[in-house]
Amino acid sequence: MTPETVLSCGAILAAGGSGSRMAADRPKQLLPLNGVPILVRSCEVLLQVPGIAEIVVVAPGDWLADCEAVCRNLLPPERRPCLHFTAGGASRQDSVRAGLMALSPALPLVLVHDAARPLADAELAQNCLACADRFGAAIAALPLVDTIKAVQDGRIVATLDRSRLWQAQTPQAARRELLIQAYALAEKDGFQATDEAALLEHAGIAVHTVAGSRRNLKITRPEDLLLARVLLNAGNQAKGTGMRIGHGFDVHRLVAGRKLILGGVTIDHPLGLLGHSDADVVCHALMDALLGALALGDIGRHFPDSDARYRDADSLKLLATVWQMAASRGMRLANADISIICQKPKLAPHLGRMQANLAQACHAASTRFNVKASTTEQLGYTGRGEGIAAHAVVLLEENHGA
Ligand SMILES: Nc1ccn([C@@H]2O[C@H](COP(=O)(O)OP(=O)(O)OP(=O)(O)O)[C@@H](O)[C@H]2O)c(=O)n1
Ligand SMILES: C[C@](O)(CO)[C@H](O)COP(=O)(O)O
Repeated sequence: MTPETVLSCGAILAAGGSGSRMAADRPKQLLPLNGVPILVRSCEVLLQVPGIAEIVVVAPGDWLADCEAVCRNLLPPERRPCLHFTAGGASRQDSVRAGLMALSPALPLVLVHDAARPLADAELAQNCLACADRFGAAIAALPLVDTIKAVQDGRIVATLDRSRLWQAQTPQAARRELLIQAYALAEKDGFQATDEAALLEHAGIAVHTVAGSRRNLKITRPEDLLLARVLLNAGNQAKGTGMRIGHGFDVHRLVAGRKLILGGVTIDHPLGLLGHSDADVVCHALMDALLGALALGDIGRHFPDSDARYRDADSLKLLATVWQMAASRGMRLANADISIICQKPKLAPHLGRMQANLAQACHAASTRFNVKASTTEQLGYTGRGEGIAAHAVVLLEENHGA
């Protein structure tokens, strides 16, 4: 079995802690890391692992709704069905047990990951799963780099043999039946441990190691958050320019009996655009360009016209929601250029207000927007006045100040 082989596994994201050492106003997994909650980042790692069919997020009981809301709002809709949420317990062991009980019994391999380790990557999880599939159980671990002392009452009592000492990380993976067996024995013996490997060891089950990563730190104290930010920014810079480009296009039919709304401006005209929402092609093209830049599909995916909530919806509000997806991913708008293709009415007097509306919805200066209009010299469907179309291009850049 190679790491590339697609397995059938379930994942437990341990997010049930209170983050007491972080001493923040909420559990640390809900704190933003470059604009995106730590929990969402950790979920994103698991969502990228081929073969993970189901993820149970174990959240603190009092924060269950908040954890569910941030994940549902910020993660891609097509992956949300495989996410489930359940309340955790007093210790990490209790929380992971709750996750194990909530996970589908049909999945033969289980991967456990700390929500507090958002910088893990899918490859590390895959390596753990492949190793667990082969040997029964495996964890990510790293050899220690410091000399390790046993200390009592402020005095060193021993220097430990570092060559045998490894630092355990998550992901940790095991065949489901082995994990169930280990949890049952721990419960019977009243055995408490801080990771799954220790429970498996207690049950006499061999646990293998795969190479962990220094980057995969557990965010525990406030300074870890700073370190994670530096690592994340360095990773992003190494990956590329930190810029994302997107294009959007939309067209709607002009009909009698509808308002004409473009860029959030209601324009006096005998015809208006037909659509499920307010049919504002300018906002729609801009939303599609933003979603394109974020690799999040298109507006049809996020605001389907089969959903009654979006009937006659104010597209400026939908635009604000889409912009939130960009902002929460640590992006800011470099600029947006929008062309409206419209024979009639004359749009020049309205372009400035459209620009201001779009800028407000995207929390950006209006100088970052350019809205222009063109006729098609009476050619084609726009030229015949059958509809109005809009194109938008946007450039997003990483907001390292976030
Ligand atoms: N009752 C608990 C305690 C911890 N965890 C999770 O286990 C991981 C590792 O735990 P730790 O870093 O210790 O998190 P906290 O328990 O939240 O932190 P602290 O010990 O500082 O309170 C975290 O993702 C945490 O949310 C959990 O699911 N349930
Ligand atoms: C599972 C773990 O992250 C491996 O290093 C660690 O044991 C969690 O320990 P904590 O006491 O819950 O921080």
